Amino acid sequence: MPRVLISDKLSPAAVEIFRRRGIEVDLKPGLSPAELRAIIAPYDGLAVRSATKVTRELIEAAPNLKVVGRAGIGVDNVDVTSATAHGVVVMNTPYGNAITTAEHAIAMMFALARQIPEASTSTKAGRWEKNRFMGVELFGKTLGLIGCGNIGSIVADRAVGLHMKVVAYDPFLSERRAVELGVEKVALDVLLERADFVTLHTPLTEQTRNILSRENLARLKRGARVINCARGGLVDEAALHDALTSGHLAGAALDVFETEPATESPLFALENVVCTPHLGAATAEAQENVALQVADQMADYLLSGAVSNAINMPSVTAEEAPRLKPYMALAQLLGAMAGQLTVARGGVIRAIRVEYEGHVAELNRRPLTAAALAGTLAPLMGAVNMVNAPVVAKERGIEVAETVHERRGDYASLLRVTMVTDRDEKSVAGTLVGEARPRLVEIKGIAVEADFAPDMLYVTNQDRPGFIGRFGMVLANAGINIATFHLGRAAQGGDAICLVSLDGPIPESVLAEVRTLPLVVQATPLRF
Ligand SMILES: NC(=O)C1=CN([C@@H]2O[C@H](COP(=O)(O)OP(=O)(O)OC[C@H]3O[C@@H](n4cnc5c(N)ncnc54)[C@H](O)[C@@H]3O)[C@@H](O)[C@H]2O)C=CC1
Ligand SMILES: O=C(O)CCC(=O)C(=O)O
Repeated sequence: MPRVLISDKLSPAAVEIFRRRGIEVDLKPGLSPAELRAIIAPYDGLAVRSATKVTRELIEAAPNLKVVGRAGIGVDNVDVTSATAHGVVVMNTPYGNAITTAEHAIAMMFALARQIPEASTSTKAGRWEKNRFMGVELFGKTLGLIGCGNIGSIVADRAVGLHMKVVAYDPFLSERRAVELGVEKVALDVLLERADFVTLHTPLTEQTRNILSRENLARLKRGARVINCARGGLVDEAALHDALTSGHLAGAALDVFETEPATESPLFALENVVCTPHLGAATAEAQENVALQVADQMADYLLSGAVSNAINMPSVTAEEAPRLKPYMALAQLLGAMAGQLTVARGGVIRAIRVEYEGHVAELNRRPLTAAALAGTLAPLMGAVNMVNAPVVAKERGIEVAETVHERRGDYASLLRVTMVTDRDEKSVAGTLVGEARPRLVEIKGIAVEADFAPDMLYVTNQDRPGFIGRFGMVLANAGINIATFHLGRAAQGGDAICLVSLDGPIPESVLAEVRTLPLVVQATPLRF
């Protein structure tokens, strides 16, 4: 039974989902990094919100970890690079809290426009300062959206409903989508010149860090107001402070800060600054949504291999997963065979080709190619799986090619994996028997039919009489039982191959003896 640890405060709905789906779950919010590292080892899954920092150290202390689920959108508290390198899938819940966060941005805009927090404090203090709090209308004002993805689009929709004019800066926003949303796509400079309110809705990346820099804040209209419900670090806080105290900006509303928890900041002293403690996603509805979603996604992955909303792996839907699973096993086995043959031969890997023919070509091929890559690279590089295999191949400069053949051959589905080195090419092909059982059907273009077994021996020889008898005798004299025996040849008297499955690993001394037999070209033990 897979085990999941929930290390942040998640809605109880998550615990219920995990339990209902047959996953053992422990709820331990509030642990220190050291405490978490000390207990993480047995867990297959880790569900977090934003308090837990999923660092390289934590991932290294978690040998069983297969998936990290972030109940939320931003994954900046997860070291995705380390997770990928260790073959751990990282998932988020991209939509569950989007409406709630957009509503918070709109609420912040109203709070700023009408100085609601200050007015409330003053009124509760018994001061009836009717003349102090003169606001501005939102109607007819220009809202500048920096980032127009899920949340930005919802903010745009609500702002259009308020009869605001919305301009958006987002390099990935298409003109068509902008028209659909009723927003005008503009360059950042134009947005800064025109906006009465600016609201940020991008992730924090190298490109977006300090997107509202001192220089860009200075470009804003005098009297403009800034709202940040995305990430601290998008706005230069010191420059914002200066722009507010100089009177250049009329106000700012901040839900997120460069350093969190933000317990002190010069901005807190300013009347025209509204602050909330990273509450963008904090509604009962959003927290229930993200908890349910993350638990279901993690359970799907741990129980069936279905992948949704992964940051570092291609998606596999719950419907696809059962059909893909046996093909993934086939791809991984073919890759493992090609990889082991390549290791035996030596050489520098230049490319890995994965070819698809028949029904399998119509399936979601990205996870299949990833599984084939994992199979090929694992014998060479150790801890490689579907998650990190594409990255490992890229880092090693190995070209990965996927080919789909229109032709229909002898098999309803055929998958071929070829490894190209600076010395030669090694290809193996296989199919599924009964849509479920992986079967090898070709090695180096030579037809040979065999099931995969944990221990196999692959021999290439010259196709002349005498080999089979001598080979059988060497194994028999060593007390080694042959479970299955498969032969193939390119042409009469030409290159021949022999693949046997054994009941256990072949001892080195016996392998050495096989290699010295007349007609034998090469003998390679294989493990699956
Ligand atoms: N305050 C809170 O509690 C919450 C904050 N967030 C933050 O909101 C952010 C946005 O969330 P979503 O809209 O769901 O993400 P999203 O991925 O749907 O949208 C982000 C948009 O930013 C755009 N973008 C990327 N780089 C850009 C650049 N250099 N300049 C301008 N635009 C750029 C992208 O094209 C995309 O359209 C998240 O990354 C997260 O950091 C999300 C949920 C809750
Ligand atoms: O879980 C939270 O409260 C933070 C939400 C958030 O920032 C996100 O989903 O990116």
